[in-house]
This record gives sequence, C-alpha cells and structure tokens, in this order.
Amino acid sequence: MGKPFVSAIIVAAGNGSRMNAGRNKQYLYLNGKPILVHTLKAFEKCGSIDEVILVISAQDAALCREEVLATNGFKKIKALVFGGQTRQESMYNGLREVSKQAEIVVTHDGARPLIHTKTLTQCVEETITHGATIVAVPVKETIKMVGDDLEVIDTPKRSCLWSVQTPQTFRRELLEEAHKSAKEAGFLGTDDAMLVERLGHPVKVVKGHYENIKITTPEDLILAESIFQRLL
Ligand SMILES: Nc1ccn([C@@H]2O[C@H](COP(=O)(O)OP(=O)(O)OP(=O)(O)O)[C@@H](O)[C@H]2O)c(=O)n1
Ligand SMILES: C[C@](O)(CO)[C@H](O)COP(=O)(O)O
Repeated sequence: MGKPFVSAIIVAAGNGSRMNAGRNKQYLYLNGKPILVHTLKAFEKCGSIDEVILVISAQDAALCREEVLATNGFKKIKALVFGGQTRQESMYNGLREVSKQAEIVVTHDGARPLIHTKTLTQCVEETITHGATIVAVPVKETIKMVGDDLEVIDTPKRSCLWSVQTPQTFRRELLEEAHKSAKEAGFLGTDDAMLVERLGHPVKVVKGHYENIKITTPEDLILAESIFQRLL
C-alpha cells in the first residue's frame, strides 16, 4: 500500500475563556509568534501531512489572516472553516472539508503548539495499522473520583491512568461514522476518541511528550515559553 493521503484538522475556534486574555489564546504570542503559527508550522514541516483544514471562529477571521496566514507562507492549508459552539461541532465542520482522497485524518488542538513532527508521523503510521490512535502520557499525580459533595468516591490505579492529548488520528470513514453517530444521538464528548470508543472500536495509545501541553490558563504560557527557550 502506498503512502495514504493524510488530512489534518486543527481546531482553533474556541474563545479561550479560561485564559481570560482579551483575545483568543491562539493569537497570544509565544517566542515572538502567535501560538497558532507554531502549531501550523509543525504540520507544515511534517512530511506525513498532506493538507490542513483550519477551523477558526468568525470573529477571529481578520486576526487570523493578518497575524497567522499573511506572513508565514503556509502551503498546506486547504480550507479555512468556521467552528461551532463546541469543540466537537468545530471538528465536525472541519471534517466536512477534508479532501475526498484522504484516507487518514489527524485531529489536533490549535492550542497545542509544542507537538513534535516525529509524533505526528508515528501517529499516522500506527493508525494505518490500528485505525484509531491517541497521544497520551502517563499521569504523574494520584487521580481521584470526587463527588459533588467533594467527598472522594474512588482512587483508580495510577498505573492504568494516562493524560490524553492530541493529535488523535483515525481512518477517515471511522471518524466520519463516529461524528455522525454522536450527532444523531446528541452525544457530546470531550475528545474525538470518545466518539470512536462508543462505537466499540479499539483506540491505541501512542506515548507522547509531557511538553505537548494544551495552552489553557495563564501559567501554561509561562511553562510553554520556558519549554521553547530550552528547545532553542
Ligand atoms: N467551540 C470550540 C471550542 C474549542 N475549540 C478548540 O479546541 C481546542 C481545545 O479547546 P480548549 O482548550 O478548551 O479551548 P477553548 O474552548 O478556547 O478554552 P476555554 O474552554 O478556556 O474557553 C482549542 O484549540 C480550541 O480553540 C474549537 O475549535 N471550538
Ligand atoms: C481533546 C483534548 O485536548 C484531550 O485532552 C481535551 O479533551 C480538550 O478539552 P477542552 O476542554 O476542549 O480543551
């Protein structure tokens, strides 16, 4: 089998409320460039990725064109799509723009700029075999289930717990079926893999890196900046 055509959907249409920064966090600057530019560069550099579908919010359209697209010469962006009320809806909107010849779809958070291109390639290769893969890292803290009354319910065995990131990579038809089924059932997941799991399809973990953080709250910016300094 020749190299499959691989489409990537990068979702950047959230409003960054937990960052509370006055502008969508994807357009905050890290190491002199918007966060979203760093994310897109990783996909631009990765030979396993053939096209990128970028999902943004309508109110960020001018900002995205001026500060992300105009000055960075991205060649793989096939479509600019407006997102929805939820991450899942934004992903669904992006999925509808994936090229017909795409066999594998890589889904990724725009707010994860520190993804390694090697990890992207590894995910594509593992997905050719398994059909569905997610990047994750073993948790470092003890995790507990806690009730609304703040009382501990249970402490799952830490050796079985992984902190899940993106990219999450799927055979295209599987991801389309998963999103369609979830939409019809009114099921809302916090990641794409949940939609595939509910179909009963196995999902394989690709061990990732702790640096691949999701920039969510202000302290994540400080951590990301220091990671960039270390990489320079
Ligand atoms: N309706 C949404 C919500 C989220 N996302 C994207 O999904 C990724 C992960 O979501 P999160 O980190 O929660 O981003 P926000 O929803 O913007 O953050 P917050 O929950 O703090 O508002 C981000 O790149 C975000 O832009 C999206 O495309 N569309
Ligand atoms: C998809 C994800 O990044 C995996 O950890 C996470 O679930 C996204 O959650 P968010 O609340 O939409 O940031």
